[in-house]
Amino acid sequence: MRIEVRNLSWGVPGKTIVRDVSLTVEPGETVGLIGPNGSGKSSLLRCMAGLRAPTNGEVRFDGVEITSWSARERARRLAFVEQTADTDSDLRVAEVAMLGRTAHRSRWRGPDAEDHAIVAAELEELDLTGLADRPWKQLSGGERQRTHLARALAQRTSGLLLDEPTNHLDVRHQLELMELAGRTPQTVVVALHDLALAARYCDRLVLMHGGTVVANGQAADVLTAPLLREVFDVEAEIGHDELGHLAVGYRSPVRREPIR
Ligand SMILES: Nc1ncnc2c1ncn2[C@@H]1O[C@H](COP(=O)(O)OP(=O)(O)OP(=O)(O)O)[C@@H](O)[C@H]1O
Repeated sequence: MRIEVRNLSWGVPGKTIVRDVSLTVEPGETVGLIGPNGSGKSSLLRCMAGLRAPTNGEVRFDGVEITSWSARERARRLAFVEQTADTDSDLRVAEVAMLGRTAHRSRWRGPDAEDHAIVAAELEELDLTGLADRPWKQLSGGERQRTHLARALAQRTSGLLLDEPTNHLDVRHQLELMELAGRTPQTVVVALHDLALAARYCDRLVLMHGGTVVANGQAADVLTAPLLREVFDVEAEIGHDELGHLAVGYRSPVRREPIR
């Protein structure tokens, strides 16, 4: 799926939060959305998912404006895992993942063998098979995050939006998730705070600052010391680790005037 964002702005009365963003994500591409707290990443993702109506501009999937579909039709094309994804606390892990199949069946039909097979496959992919019957309320933060990812993958969409999907995950699960995001044929947009992880697994990085896109390109072109100083207020050193992956070292925050 090609995702196109054209001149998109969104805000609340008196405040523009996303400002004139244009962005194209090619079919199968994995794009990392990076930027400081409050730069507009989640707001942009919510607009791209059709959960926020832009005040200006539009979002298109494969050339079709997303407002021409119902929420159910959109859910067959695009899955979204929000930063603070929560769920009905009485459900078990496999039942949460099964929610991903909702848009694919009629309201009156229960899950069939194919739905169960898909959910089992995605639980396996997310290392959750042993937790399938565990109640949601007993899960750790990382297990909840992986369960929501399994739900999104069970949706079997051609587009996937992920808002900080690794923030609760241990190192192994972070690497596994990002490898999955990189190798899936799905078109993926993933908001990340870990710049080295973003550089390693994303085909391209989009850097946001103050609600707008300030850089869009290969990791080596986006993660530069001057840009990181300007946008994140840090002195960074960009190099490569022993495995050849781009590495970002931080000296210290740029000095500010002391606060009295
Ligand atoms: N409904 C809203 N009403 C008022 N302000 C909002 C609303 N939604 C978001 N904001 C503000 O818009 C700005 C951008 O928020 P957003 O969550 O998109 O940033 P972000 O880049 O995802 O941040 P983070 O890295 O902290 O998750 C923030 O200052 C936030 O407080």
